[in-house]
Order: sequence, then structure tokens, then C-alpha cells
Amino acid sequence: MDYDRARSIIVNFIRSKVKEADSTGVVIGLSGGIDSAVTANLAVEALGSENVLGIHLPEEGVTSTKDSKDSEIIANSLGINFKNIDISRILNCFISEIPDESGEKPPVVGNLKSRIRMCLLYYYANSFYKMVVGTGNKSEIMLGYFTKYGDGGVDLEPIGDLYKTEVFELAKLLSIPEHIINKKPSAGLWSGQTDENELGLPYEIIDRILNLVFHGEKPENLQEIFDLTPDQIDLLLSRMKSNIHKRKVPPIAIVDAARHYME
Ligand SMILES: Nc1ncnc2c1ncn2[C@@H]1O[C@H](COP(=O)(O)OP(=O)(O)OC[C@H]2O[C@@H]([n+]3cccc(C(=O)O)c3)[C@H](O)[C@@H]2O)[C@@H](O)[C@H]1O
Ligand SMILES: Nc1ncnc2c1ncn2[C@@H]1O[C@H](COP(=O)(O)OP(=O)(O)OP(=O)(O)O)[C@@H](O)[C@H]1O
Ligand SMILES: [Mg+2]
Repeated sequence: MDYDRARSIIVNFIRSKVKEADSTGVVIGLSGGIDSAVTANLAVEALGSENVLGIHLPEEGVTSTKDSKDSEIIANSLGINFKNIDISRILNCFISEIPDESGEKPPVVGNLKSRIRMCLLYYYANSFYKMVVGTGNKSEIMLGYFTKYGDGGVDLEPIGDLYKTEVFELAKLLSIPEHIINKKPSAGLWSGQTDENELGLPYEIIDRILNLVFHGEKPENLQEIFDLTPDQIDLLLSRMKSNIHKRKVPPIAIVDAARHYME
């Protein structure tokens, strides 16, 4: 990967998408993690700091003070406008108004948190004629490892063609602070959650597998190449397969044959 080239493609992409939409800039959720740090950095390079609004959306007892501090460090170093809005009361309001049907499965409430964040980002995008910039990377998008209409509910995905391991490399080029690069990736939806625990493998291996699949390797050969258990491979392959719907617009039942002219 030529990272200078990737950087320039992404910066031009952000600039042209914002211009095409006649928008005043972008809103970004700043978590304190590397994906949002890299994306915010590239957005500033594309649009100037005055056109980027960073919003940190912590949850009491779940978001670490370290992440909150890091989101502020990123915003300050980029000189962007910054807001900090605690989502705990909004979340509690939801939960106290609906019966608990989650069966205590953490992703149910976790996904609700991600969707609350999406609503708040769009509230500000609407208010200031801005677009919501996503931070999804190629590993997350190929696996469907994001909340549909939560962190996946965005207007553009600038780093969506970079694997997570490539995001780490680009972060070094962009001089993102080392302690942010060295953090364990986490969706931060519940205490102790880490991507690699949930996905069952480290990103270095996940990305090598995804890249082989991306270039047409047969799933049955993967186990031998990586010396992994069938369960480890199956977990990734089944995520890829069962989450294809997350990368598509909702299907429409075609009633009027002329409809295809609209698409
Ligand atoms: N075939 C199909 N066609 C159309 N729609 C289909 C479908 N199958 C399910 N669905 C719909 O999709 C829903 C399931 O998708 P979704 O609600 O997203 O939920 P789900 O994929 O179960 O969970 C999201 C996963 O992403 C992880 N995550 C979330 C947020 C951020 C990050 C991060 O890395 O930062 C990671 C999270 O920890 C969890 O493992 C179903 O309830 C159903 O509504
Ligand atoms: N506490 C938060 N405040 C604001 N935005 C958030 C918060 N948590 C998640 N998000 C948004 O959701 C996105 C997806 O989260 P994700 O964890 O994949 O990325 P990250 O935190 O930037 O990097 P990493 O994956 O390494 O933790 C974030 O980049 C950010 O835009
Ligand atoms: Mg994170």
C-alpha cells in the first residue's frame, strides 16, 4: 500500500463529496479511538478545521475517562469545534420506557447506544448543513462488524477501503499520538468489550484472511494456510455472509416495471 497515495485519494474524496452535496462540512463522532482520529485528521486536511465538528458521546460507567480525554486531545490538536454530550440519560430514558426484551444479550442495548449516537450526529448535521462522516474500515465493513443504522448510518466512508492494519499504518503517517495507535480497538458498547475478543482473532490474521477472500481464495483452503481451527474460520466467514445485507440499500418490492429507471 502506498500510504501517501491513499491519503491523497481519501482527502480528495471527502472534499468532492462535501462539494457535490453543497454541504458546509462534516460532523464526526470522536470516540478516542484510532478510526475516528484518522478520519477526523483527513477531514481537516480536506476541508479545513473550521468545517469539521467533532462530537464525543460518552456513556457514564462505560466510556473510560482515557477515551474522553483522547477525543479532546484529537479535537484540540486539529483545532476543530468540539462538543461533549453524555448519552446516559437519553439511553436510560429509552430503557425505562420499554420492557426489557433483550434477553440480556449485550449487543441489543449496545446497538441502541450506537443508534443514539447516530441520531445525535444527524441532529447536528441537519442543524449546520453538514454531512455525517463515517469511520468504518474495510475489515469492519467486510465482516459487517458495525451496527446497521448505528455507526453504519453515515453519509460517506472515507477509510472504508483500508483494512484495520492499514489504518494503523496511515495513523503513523498522520502523526496520531502513539498511545491512541496502541489502544486495543473497542466498540466501547459495554465494559471490557474488544474487537479482537468478539471476532475471535487478532486483526493481523483477520486482515490476511479477508484479503485472501477479497482476492478469491477458496474458504476451504484458509484453515490450512493459517493453521486455525474450523470454528475460528467459520466465525469470520459466517459474519461475512450473514451481514451482506448491511452493505445494501433495503430491497424494494418492484410493482411498477418502469421503476428501474429510478435506479
Ligand atoms: N438477511 C437480512 N436482510 C436484511 N436485514 C437483516 C438480515 N439479517 C438481519 N437483518 C437485520 O439486521 C439486524 C442485525 O444487525 P445489527 O442491528 O447491526 O446487529 P448485529 O450485527 O447483531 O450486531 C452488531 C455487531 O457489531 C458490533 N459493533 C457495533 C458497533 C460498533 C462496532 C465497532 O467496531 O465500533 C462494532 C457489535 O459489537 C455487534 O457484534 C437484525 O436485527 C435485522 O433487523
Ligand atoms: N463514545 C463515542 N463518542 C463519539 N463517537 C463514538 C463513540 N463511540 C463510538 N463512536 C463512533 O463510532 C465509530 C465506530 O467505533 P469504532 O470503535 O469502530 O472506531 P474507533 O473507536 O474510532 O476506533 P477503534 O475501533 O480502534 O476503537 C467511532 O469511530 C465513532 O465515530
Ligand atoms: Mg472504538
